[in-house]
Amino acid sequence: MSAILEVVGLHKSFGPVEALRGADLQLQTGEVLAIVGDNGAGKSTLIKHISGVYKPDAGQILLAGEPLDLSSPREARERGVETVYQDLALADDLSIGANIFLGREPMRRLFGFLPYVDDRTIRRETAELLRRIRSEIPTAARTVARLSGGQRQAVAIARAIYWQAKVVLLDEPTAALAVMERERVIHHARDLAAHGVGVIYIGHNLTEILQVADRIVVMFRGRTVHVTAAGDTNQETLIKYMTGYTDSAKAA
Ligand SMILES: Nc1ncnc2c1ncn2[C@@H]1O[C@H](COP(=O)(O)OP(=O)(O)OP(=O)(O)O)[C@@H](O)[C@H]1O
Repeated sequence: MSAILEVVGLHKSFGPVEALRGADLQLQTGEVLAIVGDNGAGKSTLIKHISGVYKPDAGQILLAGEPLDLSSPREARERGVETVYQDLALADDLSIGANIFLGREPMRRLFGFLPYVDDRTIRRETAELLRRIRSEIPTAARTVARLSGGQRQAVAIARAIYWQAKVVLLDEPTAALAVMERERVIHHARDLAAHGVGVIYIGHNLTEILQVADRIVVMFRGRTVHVTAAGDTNQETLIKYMTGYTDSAKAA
C-alpha cells in the first residue's frame, strides 16, 4: 500500500475561530479511512480543503506525492478527487447517464464534421457501469429527480468509478438515508476501495464506521489526535478520543 493522499499540519482560522490547528492524515490507495469527531471538531473544514473549497492558512496537501494546491472543486475533480456530499449535486432534470458524463460527454461527428453528443455510448456505458456496481437503479429512470437518496449516492459513486477517481470523499453519506439504503452505500464505499480508490468517509454513527472503515482517524478541536485500524478499536475507545477524555487529547 502507498499513500495516495497526505495532509500535513493543516491550519485554518475563520476570524477568531481556529477550525484546524495542525491536522494530519495519510490515506492509502484501496482503503476506506473514516474521520470521526464531535460536532465542530473540524471534519468538514478538513474535507473542504481536500475538495478545493478552502485554501489552508498553513500546511500542505499532497496527492500521489505532488502538492495539491487547489483553487476550486472543479480543479479537484480534474486532479482525481471526487466529493459525494450528503445533499448530492446532481442535475435533477438530466438522466443518470447525463449526470455521470456531465461536462465530459463523449462526442461524435455527423458527416465527419458536425459534432454531437454520443447518447448511444452514454446509454451503453451507463448500463454497464450500473451493472458493475450492482446497483438496483432502474436504467430506464428518465431523470435522477425521482431517485431515492441511496440511488443518488450510487450515481455519484458510479461517476467516480467511471472517471477513475484517485480519492473519493464521502461526507456523511448515510445521514439522510433509510436503513436498507445505508447498507447499500456502505457496500458502494467498499466497492470503490476494491477498485483501488482511496476513500475518506465522514460519519457520526460509530457502528457504521466500524463496519465500513479499514482505519479510523479521530479529530478533536482541529487536530487529528488518534489513528487506529478499525479492527483494533471499539466505540468506547473512539468516544474517549472524540471527547478529549485521554491524556494525549487533553494536551491538545
Ligand atoms: N465558514 C465558517 N465560518 C466560521 N466558522 C466556521 C466556518 N466553518 C466552520 N467553522 C467553525 O470551525 C469549527 C469546525 O467546524 P467543522 O464544520 O469543520 O466541524 P465538523 O467536525 O465538521 O462538525 P459537524 O460534525 O458538526 O459537521 C467549528 O467551530 C465551526 O463553527
